[in-house]
Amino acid sequence: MKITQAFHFEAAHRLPHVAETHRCHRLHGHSYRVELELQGPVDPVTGFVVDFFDIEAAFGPLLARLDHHFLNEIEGLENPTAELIAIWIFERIRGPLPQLSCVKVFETPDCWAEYEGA
Ligand SMILES: Nc1nc2c(c(=O)[nH]1)N=C([C@H](O)[C@H](O)COP(=O)(O)OP(=O)(O)OP(=O)(O)O)CN2
Ligand SMILES: [Zn+2]
Repeated sequence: MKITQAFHFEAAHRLPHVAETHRCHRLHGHSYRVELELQGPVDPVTGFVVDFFDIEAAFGPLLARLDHHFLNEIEGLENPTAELIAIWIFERIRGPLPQLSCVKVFETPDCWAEYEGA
């Protein structure tokens, strides 16, 4: 069984490794959406794979590090592309949520990166 919980954060960033003529080289912001997908058996008593409240509690501290921050200043996010944000989240949330199977990071409703741990 797969379950997914979505979160949102607002943040500024710039992409330092694209050409100066690329518009994303300049400081700008996004309303990001993050989806955490977890996979595992359904507990026969609770009926849960993992309680959504527990996912929220586990992701809360990371979300606080991202929300209303300048992503480039966060250690490990010096080049904050959607791809690298997805990896950054996956590597930090897999410990507290071992059933994690995929992290999706949406920069816009039409553009996202997804990471399954490899
Ligand atoms: N593979 C990737 N490509 C791009 C990334 C990325 O993370 N991975 N990021 C960007 C910029 O962050 C850029 O800001 C993307 O957002 P935006 O300019 O808003 O893109 P839109 O197509 O939605 O812009 P419109 O103004 O709506 O046309 C670029 N590439
Ligand atoms: Zn951007």
